[in-house]
Amino acid sequence: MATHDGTPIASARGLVKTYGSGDTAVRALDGVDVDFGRGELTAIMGPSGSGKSTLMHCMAGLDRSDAGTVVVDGLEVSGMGERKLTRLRRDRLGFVFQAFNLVPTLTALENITLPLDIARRPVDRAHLDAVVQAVGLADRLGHKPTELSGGQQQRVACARALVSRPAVVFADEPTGNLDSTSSGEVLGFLRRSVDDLGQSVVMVTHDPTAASYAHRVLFLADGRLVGELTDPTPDSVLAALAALRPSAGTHAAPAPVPAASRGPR
Ligand SMILES: Nc1ncnc2c1ncn2[C@@H]1O[C@H](COP(=O)(O)OP(=O)(O)OP(=O)(O)O)[C@@H](O)[C@H]1O
Repeated sequence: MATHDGTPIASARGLVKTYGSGDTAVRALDGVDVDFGRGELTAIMGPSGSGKSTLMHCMAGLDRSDAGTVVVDGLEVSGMGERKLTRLRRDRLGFVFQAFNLVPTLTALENITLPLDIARRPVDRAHLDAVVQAVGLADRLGHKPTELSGGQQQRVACARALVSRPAVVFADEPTGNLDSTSSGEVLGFLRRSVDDLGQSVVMVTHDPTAASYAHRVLFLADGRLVGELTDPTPDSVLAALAALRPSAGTHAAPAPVPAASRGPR
């Protein structure tokens, strides 16, 4: 059901972001040009401090770049004022963070529909059912977050991000707090949301196995895009990351890695 019509769902051109000033200034993004595919799961990887979260936050209107343009779903995010940004995030974007950020007093179902309730938008029953089925929590919808495992809580958070049919879901280390079994469940769900529901997902991760669930992996180093892989495997991601280590030349692009068969699904 994914629509691969070739138009990116989100793009950045000439993105620059500097934190601080003078001697202590850090150039977190140093001229990034990037396209995120529509109906694709894209992973962003790179060493600690390479600018992954900054890139995601600038793309999602959570932070402002100093220069460059960001376009999401045909809208120029970089020129928006605060009110438009708030509306964009509420109406067009979904978010999943490392901490699940569920409301403890609400049930799983109430957490999932919360963004629609806040926006006073009607719940599309058929889509809600599809998301609940895909997330595999149909028998847990009446449970409160404390009655769910970490993996189940993150699947609720994923469903909450997807239920409003956002143009893009931005996921920042969505499996950072999970064991490998729960990680596999969450990643499998994110991937199915793309393959079966036509969602577009951008995910920051440190984990090569997590990245192998993506259609495409982008590599950042020192605030620059330095390489990419399509149809990654854990091994091909590890090899590309090894090529980014300082001993291999921090500024060099990773050696071309052949696209191999996909990672675990
Ligand atoms: N609010 C801030 N104030 C000052 N410096 C910041 C701020 N946010 C990020 N930085 C710096 O910008 C650079 C990029 O940070 P960013 O968090 O985007 O990297 P990252 O690749 O996501 O790192 P990690 O993998 O450790 O989460 C780092 O050097 C970081 O210290």
